[in-house]
Amino acid sequence: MTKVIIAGYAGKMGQNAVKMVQDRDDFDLVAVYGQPGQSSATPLADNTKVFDKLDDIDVDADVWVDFTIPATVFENTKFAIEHNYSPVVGTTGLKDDQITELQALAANKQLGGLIAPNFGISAVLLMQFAQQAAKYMPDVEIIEMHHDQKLDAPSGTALNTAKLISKVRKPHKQGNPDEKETIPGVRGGTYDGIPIHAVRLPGLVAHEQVMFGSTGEGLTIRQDSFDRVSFMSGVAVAVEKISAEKELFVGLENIL
Ligand SMILES: NC(=O)C1=CN([C@@H]2O[C@H](COP(=O)(O)OP(=O)(O)OC[C@H]3O[C@@H](n4cnc5c(N)ncnc54)[C@H](OP(=O)(O)O)[C@@H]3O)[C@@H](O)[C@H]2O)C=CC1
Ligand SMILES: O=C(O)C1=N[C@H](C(=O)O)C[C@H](O)C1
Repeated sequence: MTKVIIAGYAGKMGQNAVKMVQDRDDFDLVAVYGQPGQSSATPLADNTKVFDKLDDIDVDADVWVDFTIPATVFENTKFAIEHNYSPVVGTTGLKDDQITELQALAANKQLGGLIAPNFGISAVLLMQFAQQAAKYMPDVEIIEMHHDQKLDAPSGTALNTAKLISKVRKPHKQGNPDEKETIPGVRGGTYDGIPIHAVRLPGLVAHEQVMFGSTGEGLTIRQDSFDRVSFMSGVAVAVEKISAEKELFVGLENIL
């Protein structure tokens, strides 16, 4: 039986994770963590403890699932590692230096963990395909589209896509060097020269399009998460497998 804590249990992803864990006979939801006064839309089992202060969490558990907010994810993940809970982190917003620090902490304890910018298989494949395409088609722009309640921009997935592309793309300047924005920001933000555009609209869930252009041809790779349930098989695999690992990985593909 894998004993699980879910942080951010009352949120959109947290609620899906609560349901997924409760539906599995081999997972036990021993505790949830959220803001004071919150409650779960999915009724919790009697043995599930509810915490609203990080330092009060004292339960025996194997895995810490985190779907909170960018401002708190580093502190939560550090707490999880220090308490020997294998972190399975979906929350976005961790900086590179924070990830390095968390990886060192986990390595020191030989504790398995996963930070996944996206738990959906369509997004994992999109990132891999985009990385492959960028070797041959270095002119690329990323458009990510999300619901209008999202706190961070660009999305963790778009940023990770740009990082993966940047690892394989030869030093490259794209577009017209004399280009001027007549409306500031109209060409998006850039990561290593790769433009990223973030769209926020009600009705959207999570979507990404990577567009490549070359002389006389183009390639568009797109993925759509129409429902948050699409992330849950990835979270389930991570919860299942992560305790057997000995390091903190970034990217679901590392444990599939
Ligand atoms: N990796 C992946 O596949 C995916 C990742 N995400 C990421 O997961 C995160 C959560 O997304 P989503 O569920 O949509 O967001 P929500 O805003 O719906 O949920 C976040 C939850 O965390 C709670 N929270 C806020 N501060 C704290 C805190 N200090 N301690 C504990 N809980 C806290 C919020 O409470 P309150 O509302 O009261 O502030 C809320 O219940 C985001 O970073 C998002 O980008 C989302 C989808 C997929
Ligand atoms: O906030 C979301 O909704 C999502 N966040 C993650 C991200 O920032 O990439 C994953 C997915 O895009 C949904």
